[in-house]
Amino acid sequence: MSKVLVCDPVDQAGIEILSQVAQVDVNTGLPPAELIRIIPEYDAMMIRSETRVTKEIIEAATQLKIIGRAGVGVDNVDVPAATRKGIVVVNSPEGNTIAAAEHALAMMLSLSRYIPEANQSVKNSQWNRKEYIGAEVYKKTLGVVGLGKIGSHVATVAKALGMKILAYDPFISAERAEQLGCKLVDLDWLFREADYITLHIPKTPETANLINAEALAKMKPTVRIVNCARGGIIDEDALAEAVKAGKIGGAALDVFAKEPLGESNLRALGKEVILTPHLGASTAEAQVNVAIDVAEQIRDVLLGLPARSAVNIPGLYPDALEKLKPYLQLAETIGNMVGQLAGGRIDYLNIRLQGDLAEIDGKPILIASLKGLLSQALRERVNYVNASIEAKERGIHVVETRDATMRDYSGSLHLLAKGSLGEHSVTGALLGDQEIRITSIDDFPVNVAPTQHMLFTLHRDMPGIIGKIGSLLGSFNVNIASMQVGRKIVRGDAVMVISLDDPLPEGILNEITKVPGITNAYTVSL
Ligand SMILES: NC(=O)c1ccc[n+]([C@@H]2O[C@H](COP(=O)([O-])OP(=O)(O)OC[C@H]3O[C@@H](n4cnc5c(N)ncnc54)[C@H](O)[C@@H]3O)[C@@H](O)[C@H]2O)c1
Ligand SMILES: O=C(O)CC[C@@H](O)C(=O)O
Repeated sequence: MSKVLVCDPVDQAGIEILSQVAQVDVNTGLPPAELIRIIPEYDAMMIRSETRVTKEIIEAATQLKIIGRAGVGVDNVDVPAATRKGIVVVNSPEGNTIAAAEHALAMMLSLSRYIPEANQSVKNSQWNRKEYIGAEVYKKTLGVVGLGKIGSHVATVAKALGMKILAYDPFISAERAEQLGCKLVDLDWLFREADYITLHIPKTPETANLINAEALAKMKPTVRIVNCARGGIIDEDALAEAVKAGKIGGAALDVFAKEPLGESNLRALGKEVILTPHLGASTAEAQVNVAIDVAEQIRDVLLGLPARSAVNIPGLYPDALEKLKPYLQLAETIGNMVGQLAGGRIDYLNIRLQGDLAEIDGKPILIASLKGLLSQALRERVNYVNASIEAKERGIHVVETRDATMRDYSGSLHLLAKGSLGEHSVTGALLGDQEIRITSIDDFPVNVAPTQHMLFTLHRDMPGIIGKIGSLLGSFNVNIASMQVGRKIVRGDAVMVISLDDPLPEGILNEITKVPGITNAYTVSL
């Protein structure tokens, strides 16, 4: 039975899903050395934001297949190290969107009305109404940095509060911003004009310290800044300095460069600053959502099914994935076949998406083809996560082409590989959207279902040749399940595809190539 290690507190709903397929060990707050010691036992890990899955932990893992992050940000996982090792990293991209957006909005309103400190003062037996004269957000300008899932929801709600919204997001179109009632502007404009700034971007090399002393100097002296995205996007010392010097109006932070927050100048500041301990996703609803979302993906991967929100393989929505699944199997199967026909050392692969397939996102099919191509060499070490990297490292030149006019089947896939056994191609299609059919080998038309053990011959189409091969196989006690010949012209070159009940015993291939008229013979095992 598979084993899953749950390293951070996650909702019971997730544990129950995992328990359907695995032994689940909940062991939170483990020090890194202990994680390194026990990780070889586990097939899957489930984390929130506390556990850091470092390169050292990933390197120590010998059977880990998946790391599930019950939340959005995967910056606490060394994703490149996981990818290199073929470990899928999944997250829950939408499970806590509303929770994080509402926390940002709550922070903005709390900042405006000094609610945390006013509350504390009443609890301390004071009644000081003059101290807490706030500001309205109505008709004020909110600058949203990052107009993704959370930023969009914040913008929509803030619009309903009567705010004017400016947005900065270099990856979003002006039309999308307009649909959300936002004006897309550059960052300097947003810094200059905003009364409130809310951050909803990932932490990347480009966004680290985005709000530094220089940026703060461009802002209104009354501006209030909210960060419920990631620590490290704001230079905390520069921010504390700016608040202290009255250069900005205040700030509300849920996330910090180092968590838990240690010694910090921010702690000494007054009612203008609100600090929460990374609570953006901490609602009952969000915790159930993310736990279920990630546990289901871990369960699926442990059962050999694809994950719907993997961050290191092409992300596909479940319905798209459902539609593509048979094509991924087709791609993997013919990738495997062409890899064996062209020989061990492949240096070129052309992937041609034909007919209806030419209209879709080809990336998953390309990856599945590479996985199949490399599967003889790498066996279970190659998967959807590392297939592209492995192909690149092996110097395989991969070319993707499309031909929408090729309509012999509604959609078909043609792979051509060049390797140590020469150049070979296989075309495959789906029958009734499910069953795989090989429709050509080296451009000779055939119509066969792939089977576990197959023999291919290239030969001269002439009387008696099929009989000779049949007798030869019979003399070695090899049973033929089915056989088909594909040819372009009568008595010209042809290909024979033979499905065998058993693997071809050693040495027979050599005997087959000695039969007059046979130019070459290959075996393929799937
Ligand atoms: N505080 C919490 O508990 C909590 C909870 C959930 C999410 N988050 C964090 O909130 C952030 C946003 O999450 P999301 O789900 O909206 O992500 P998202 O991917 O939907 O949106 C992020 C947006 O940022 C934009 N972006 C990327 N680089 C940018 C740059 N250099 N400048 C401006 N925009 C840039 C992207 O185009 C995208 O639209 C993430 O950092 C996530 O980890 C925090
Ligand atoms: O696990 C958490 O509570 C934080 C989650 C949040 O930071 C996220 O990126 O989804």
